[in-house]
Amino acid sequence: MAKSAKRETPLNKQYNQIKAKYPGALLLFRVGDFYETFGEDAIRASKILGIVLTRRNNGGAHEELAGFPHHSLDTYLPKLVRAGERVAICDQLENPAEAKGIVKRGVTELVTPGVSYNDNVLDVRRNNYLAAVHFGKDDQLGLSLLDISTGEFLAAQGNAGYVDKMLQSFSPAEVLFCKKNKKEFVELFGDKFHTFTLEDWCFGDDFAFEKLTTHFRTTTLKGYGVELLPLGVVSAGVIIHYLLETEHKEIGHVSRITRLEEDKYVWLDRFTIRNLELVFPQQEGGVPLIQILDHTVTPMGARLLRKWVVLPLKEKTPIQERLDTVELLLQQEDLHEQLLNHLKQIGDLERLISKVAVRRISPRELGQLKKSLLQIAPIKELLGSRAIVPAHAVEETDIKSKKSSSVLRKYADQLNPCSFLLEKIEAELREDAPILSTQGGMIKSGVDAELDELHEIAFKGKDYLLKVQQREITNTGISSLKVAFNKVFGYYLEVSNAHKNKVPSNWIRKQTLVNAERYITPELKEYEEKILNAEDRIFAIESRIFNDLMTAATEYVAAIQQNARIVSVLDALGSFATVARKNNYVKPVITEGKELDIKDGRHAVIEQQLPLGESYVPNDLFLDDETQQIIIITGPNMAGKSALLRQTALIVLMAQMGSFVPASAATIGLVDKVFTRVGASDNLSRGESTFMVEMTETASILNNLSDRSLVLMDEIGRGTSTYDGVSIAWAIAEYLHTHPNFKAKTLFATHYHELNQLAEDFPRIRNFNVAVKEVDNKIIFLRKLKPGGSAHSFGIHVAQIAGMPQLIVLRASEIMQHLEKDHLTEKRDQKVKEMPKNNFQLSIFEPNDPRTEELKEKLSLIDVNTLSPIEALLKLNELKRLVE
Ligand SMILES: Nc1ncnc2c1ncn2[C@@H]1O[C@H](COP(=O)(O)OP(=O)(O)OP(=O)(O)O)[C@@H](O)[C@H]1O
Repeated sequence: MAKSAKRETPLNKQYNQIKAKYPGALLLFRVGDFYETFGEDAIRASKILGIVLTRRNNGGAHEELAGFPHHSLDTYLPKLVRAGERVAICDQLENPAEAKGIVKRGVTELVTPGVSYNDNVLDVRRNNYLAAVHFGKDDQLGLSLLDISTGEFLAAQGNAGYVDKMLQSFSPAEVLFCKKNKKEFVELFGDKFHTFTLEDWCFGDDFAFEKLTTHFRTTTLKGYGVELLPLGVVSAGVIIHYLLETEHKEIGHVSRITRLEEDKYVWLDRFTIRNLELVFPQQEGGVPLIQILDHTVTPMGARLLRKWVVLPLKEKTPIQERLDTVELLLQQEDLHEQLLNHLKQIGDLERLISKVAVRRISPRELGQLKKSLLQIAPIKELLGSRAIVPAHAVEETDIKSKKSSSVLRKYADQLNPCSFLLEKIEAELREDAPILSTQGGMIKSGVDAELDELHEIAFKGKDYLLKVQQREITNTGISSLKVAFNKVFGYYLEVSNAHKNKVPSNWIRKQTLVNAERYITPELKEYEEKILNAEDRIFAIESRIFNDLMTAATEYVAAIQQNARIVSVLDALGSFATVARKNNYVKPVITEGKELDIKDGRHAVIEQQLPLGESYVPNDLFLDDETQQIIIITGPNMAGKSALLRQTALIVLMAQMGSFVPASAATIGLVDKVFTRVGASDNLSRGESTFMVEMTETASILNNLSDRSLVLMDEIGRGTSTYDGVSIAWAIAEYLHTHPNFKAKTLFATHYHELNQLAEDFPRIRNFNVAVKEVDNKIIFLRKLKPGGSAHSFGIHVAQIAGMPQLIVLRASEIMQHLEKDHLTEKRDQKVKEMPKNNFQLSIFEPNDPRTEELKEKLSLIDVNTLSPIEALLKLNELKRLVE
């Protein structure tokens, strides 16, 4: 309400006070049955929600106003939050009927994009993270992530690259950081996030320690393994502070904080996450890997799988454990099927139990919790029974399944059927329990003697009223007489005007309508009181029993969270088994060695997208650190070089996620880092200063190598002129080969066939090409990787395919050959000057033809030194069109 209001009413005053407490938030102010918004808030709300904006006179000033009925909150709130609004919900804190003076109001929740329990805001298959970033000293940053809807709370610490990767992997819905770091944040992480800034004092060590220890009710954080992450701890403290500030005080389900261990997961630089399209497609309509791998049937499973995909493991044991279980499910199809049948009936256990912890679960949801929990015991039994390995298990396959069975036993052991809670809910909660806990109809009969008695009274009372109606119809002869109820008069007798004269004198007239009159009698009032009293008591008793049920469930928060974790793991592994069966994947052999040996590898995504009738051409690929560390792959555009690079990385990563892989066999020596660089023109659309970016990023790869790195270089250097490009690519390949400490396995796709020379000079560099066949001057793509380099000017081939006039193709070949003759000398300027005279007949113009001038001007503007072959071709084409 306008601050300029001259005569501030008590309601104005209350509104302004509350509004001032939540700067930047859109205030939904409960007035009667409506949530109202005023002024700027009203303008924004009406735009986002498409609701009517009205104006009213407020103490002499005009003010905008927009509102919606309170029961539509669940429909409108998500729309506001998704539009990036922070929404403060201000409720009436007392019953208006009992209020002395103005009704007490206060903000009961501040819903922000990153902090929400609302099912309409949340995506069931994705986590909704709130992140906090703390900028420390020495280029180190702290990061913490919380999904309040599931209770998952993580802390991490690292350099900007690491935090960027984590922000990309977890894609939080909202990011908090310190006001003073605004510029830095945007520079490092972009401006795509919904962000909120806090004051400097929230980012102190002591402040965080105090917030966290108070929340966890501990005196130290040692038990959580986060003591080595002081910056991560600061950001975690900021998150707890923010929750309290946004009125989220019931957060008991956030029961621990976990260290996101940098050294547990494969390091993927941000280009790799993007370029391999693990969870997001690069272009709209594209298919990310997750879409192929995700056949999960529970929300928890879907959320976990997403994490597994961006966080592949690098230790053998846990990977092997996942792979063995997938194998077991694949081999024992009936077990897999039975497991799936149970899993499918489990709802969002994780979010349901969080709602119990914050006491926001509805009666209907408690029923859903019960239904989900009912599946736990049978799953436990199923896994337990399969875990018993027959005594005659001596064959190798049996030994294998013995290993897996012990894994199943481990899962079975960790499941808690929560029988006591189940029995209690089963005994007390009605199957058709309603959504609201304020309406009654939640509790079964037989639970509480008084409740049953009251039900009886209420029921009988209503029955009695019907009898009164019948009796009075007979007594008065008014056939249309009826007993009805409204909030103002309670129960009454209604008589239409036609029968007014038949009304007995002892009835008391209460209301006159157009066609009828309404009366009450002492007898009606007596029953009314009985019924209403009974109903009030019923609601009170039902609420008490429901609350007790909720409290009983609270005791099981930890056990149910554990169940949810195991269920999500089983679901994710089951999903791997489903994909493996469906797409014919094979179990990879994971080794501590340095070999990467893939037989008939395929690209998991592209193979699913080929037009009907076409099949993906599989390829073998071998890399190690002794004989074949670097492969230079040449081949024309569209040959399939990028696909090969990506499929290799995908196979490695899928294996390390614990998934089977698209190949006929694969031995994967564990990889700990995957780097990708794609030549600048491939991501031109992002509008980055291409070549510079390309070079700084390449430099950062080279500075972060390890012995187990897998490096993908796709047309590196093509953002500059051919000569620079070749030289840079050459130098990079050489560096990777001769690095004193690390023999990073590298795939190098390039147009520059000059790089084939490297194989002659360096023992661990090998040339391969993606074969094409020329038939009748047309290129047929064979998609087969063959040993040896290729010596074509590929750009010119593509120009040919694209339908470029033959004359230009020939001329381009001529220029190319000339340039190639001596391309690595320092005399390149000289060479360009010595370019053989071209044979276009410029003299076709008349001396004064204006096109001669235009042609001259265009030619003089060309900087031959920086022209790539393709650009040269395009230029030539343009000039030729002018001539024609
Ligand atoms: N092994 C394969 N089997 C079938 N189709 C393939 C195969 N490899 C690639 N393709 C198809 O060919 C298309 C082009 O492949 P890709 O982008 O890898 O070529 P490229 O050599 O990297 O080309 P450029 O140099 O233009 O980037 C892919 O989109 C895919 O549809």
